[in-house]
Amino acid sequence: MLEATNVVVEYAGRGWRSKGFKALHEVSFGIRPHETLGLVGESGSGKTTIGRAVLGLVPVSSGSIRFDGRELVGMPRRQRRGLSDDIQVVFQDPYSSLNPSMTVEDILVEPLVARRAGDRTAASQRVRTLLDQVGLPHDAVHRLPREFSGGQRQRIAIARALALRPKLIVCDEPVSALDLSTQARVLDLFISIQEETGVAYLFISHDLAVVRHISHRVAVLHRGGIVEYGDAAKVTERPEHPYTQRLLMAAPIPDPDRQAARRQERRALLASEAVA
Ligand SMILES: Nc1ncnc2c1ncn2[C@@H]1O[C@H](COP(=O)(O)OP(=O)(O)OP(=O)(O)O)[C@@H](O)[C@H]1O
Repeated sequence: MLEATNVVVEYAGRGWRSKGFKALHEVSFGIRPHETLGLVGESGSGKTTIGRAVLGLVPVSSGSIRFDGRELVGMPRRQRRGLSDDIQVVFQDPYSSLNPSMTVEDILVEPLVARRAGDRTAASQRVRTLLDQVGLPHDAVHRLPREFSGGQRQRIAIARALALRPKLIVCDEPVSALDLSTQARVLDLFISIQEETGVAYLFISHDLAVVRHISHRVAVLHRGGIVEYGDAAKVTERPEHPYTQRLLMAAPIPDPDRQAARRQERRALLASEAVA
């Protein structure tokens, strides 16, 4: 569905880097429908830059990004805007990514109305379906973002991203600002939404344990280049590149049986709890 080939991104020089800076060096990867590609690497490795390149938020100097057969690099802005129904984003910080003066209903209705996806009644019905999907109660519609916890706010951001039934969501460190138990619930929510809707994720995280939990395939980014790429279990349990091995040492692998049992427990918890 998404095919990135030899993507190069160069930022213009600023401050101490007056010369300009190549943040991505010929990066190639693909994402299939219904799949999660995890993108892992330490701070500054270029993860967010990849997400921004896919979203059309940074100019790509060379290379190609094809989505559903269409070339995104160099696509005119107006055409690109039409694609935003298909590619959505969830950011790291649920505190700054939601408009504090809008109710949850307005936040969720906005993308529907902007795309004229039915009338206001149909939009309100869709809002309730979205709240069900992310495990929030219907009475959330009248409340403001500040009345919710970090995990709940991230659920609102996920519902907003789902509103137009995208094919791909770029998730940029979406659980990094949450405490550990909320992280686990929100990760499992991402998984169950994917099972239900078939949406694909480009899932960006500095945390190998998080990426391992959610991804089908993993790309490891180091200094703007992909050093290892493949099946998630293989990359995260038997990495070949010394950089991935170092990342792995910082995040030891839990026993796989215990991990599976914990996943089951989390699913049961998610099913029994409406709200994080
Ligand atoms: N607008 C910009 N102008 C110049 N350099 C930038 C810009 N944005 C990012 N960079 C540089 O590009 C490199 C990659 O940044 P990026 O944010 O993609 O990394 P990251 O892996 O997402 O890091 P983090 O996890 O800290 O967000 C970094 O060295 C960063 O300083």
